[in-house]
This record gives sequence, structure tokens and C-alpha cells, in this order.
Amino acid sequence: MIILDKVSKVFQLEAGSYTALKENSIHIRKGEFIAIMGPSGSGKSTLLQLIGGLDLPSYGSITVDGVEISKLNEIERTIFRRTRVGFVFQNYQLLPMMTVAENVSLSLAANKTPKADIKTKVQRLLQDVNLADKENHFPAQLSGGQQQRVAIARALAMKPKLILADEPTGNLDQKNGKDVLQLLSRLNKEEQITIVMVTHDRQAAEKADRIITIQDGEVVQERLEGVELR
Ligand SMILES: Nc1ncnc2c1ncn2[C@@H]1O[C@H](COP(=O)(O)OP(=O)(O)OP(=O)(O)O)[C@@H](O)[C@H]1O
Repeated sequence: MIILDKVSKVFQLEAGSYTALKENSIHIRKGEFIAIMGPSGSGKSTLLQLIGGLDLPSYGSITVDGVEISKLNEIERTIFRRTRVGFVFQNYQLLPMMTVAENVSLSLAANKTPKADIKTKVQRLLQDVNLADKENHFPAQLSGGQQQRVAIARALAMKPKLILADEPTGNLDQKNGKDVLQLLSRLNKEEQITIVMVTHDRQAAEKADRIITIQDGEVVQERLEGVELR
């Protein structure tokens, strides 16, 4: 599903260049649930952004679902992101002036789904995340856990085979964090959606099939159900 071949990311700064990722080669199979862990500043979010086509690697190639995204131009990458990847962020990133239903419908509208279909699809998505009764609420009227479930419904709208989640439970208390993780786990198991999740939370990471640990821009450890792989 995801192949990174010797991927490096170098940021050009006024003070010089900074290597955030160093020659990482990573393979992620279809349907895997991967947790990415590592200290602050180790390159986790940068890695997720490269996999999601939000940014380009400086060196190396990235292939996602058969598409070499590191070769796509800006417009092609935008289409790739809109149609193939669901993004979930720590701070939910819902639009505050729009209702829950409008937030979930955004990508459907952007991808020219007929209006009549949007309504039924949004209702089904909100049922899936157990928020059918909140469609006319605004994000500020919901708890953090509910907002994150709206964000997950939005991420699912285009039926992506891949969800990239950056600290999805980072702002949530234990109960809400657990609910969000359970939802991601269910989507992974029942819908075979591949999930790559950055987390600082060891308990959250234990939900994954494999934990990839990054340090100073390099993968230093991979652990599969308790077995050290490197
Ligand atoms: N656009 C950018 N320009 C310059 N440097 C950047 C940029 N984005 C990230 N960096 C640097 O790259 C390094 C890795 O950042 P990244 O956000 O990937 O870390 P992280 O592991 O996700 O950290 P955290 O756990 O704190 O979110 C950091 O030193 C950061 O300052």
C-alpha cells in the first residue's frame, strides 16, 4: 500500500539546511494499522505529510496505492489527497461556522457529488460514527471526542483506503481517546482501511499491528505484536 524508498526531507532555512528525515525505507501493507512513535521533533508529522502528498520528499520515492506520489505535480497531488486519503488531526480542523453535516459534506461537494447523494451519504457517515443526532450542531457545541468523530466521518466521505491520523487522541481525555481509537480500529478491521497514526501515547500505539519508532529523522525500531523487527 505504501512504499517509501530511501526518503529524505531537507528543509532549507535561512540559517542553513535541516534534515528532518534521513533515507528512510518503509513498507506498509494494505490493511495494516501502523503507529508511528518517537520524541518531539523526530520527524513523525513530516513523514505523515509526505505519505499524504501534503509535501514532497527532497530525495527518494513514495508510492501510495500504486501511485508514485513523489512524481505528481501540485494539481495531481491535490486530487490524490482529496480522493484517496482521509486526514485526521489532533485539533480536528473542523470549520467553526459550518454545521456538522456541512463539515462532513465538504469533500463530497468539492468532488462534485450530486446534492441529493450528499445528504444520504452524510447521514450514513454520521450514523457510522454514532453522531446521527448532531448533524445540525456546530463544532463548538460538541465535546472534543464528538468533534474528532465528525473529523473521522469527514475523512471517510470519499471512501479512502488510507487514513493518516496525526495525534488523533492528543487532545482527548482517556474515555474519548479510547472511543476514537476503537472507531479507528473498527474501520481498520471491518473496512480494511490502512491506518497510519502518529501518537505519543503508548496505549494508543498498542492498538496498532506494528509500531515504527523514529528518532532524529531515522526509523530506529519496528515492533510487530511484541516482536522486535529491527
Ligand atoms: N516546514 C518546515 N521548515 C523547517 N523545519 C521544519 C518544517 N517542518 C518541520 N521542521 C523541522 O523538522 C523536524 C521534524 O518535525 P516534525 O513536525 O516532523 O516532528 P514530530 O516528530 O512530528 O514532532 P512532534 O511530536 O513535536 O509533533 C523538527 O525539527 C522541525 O522543526
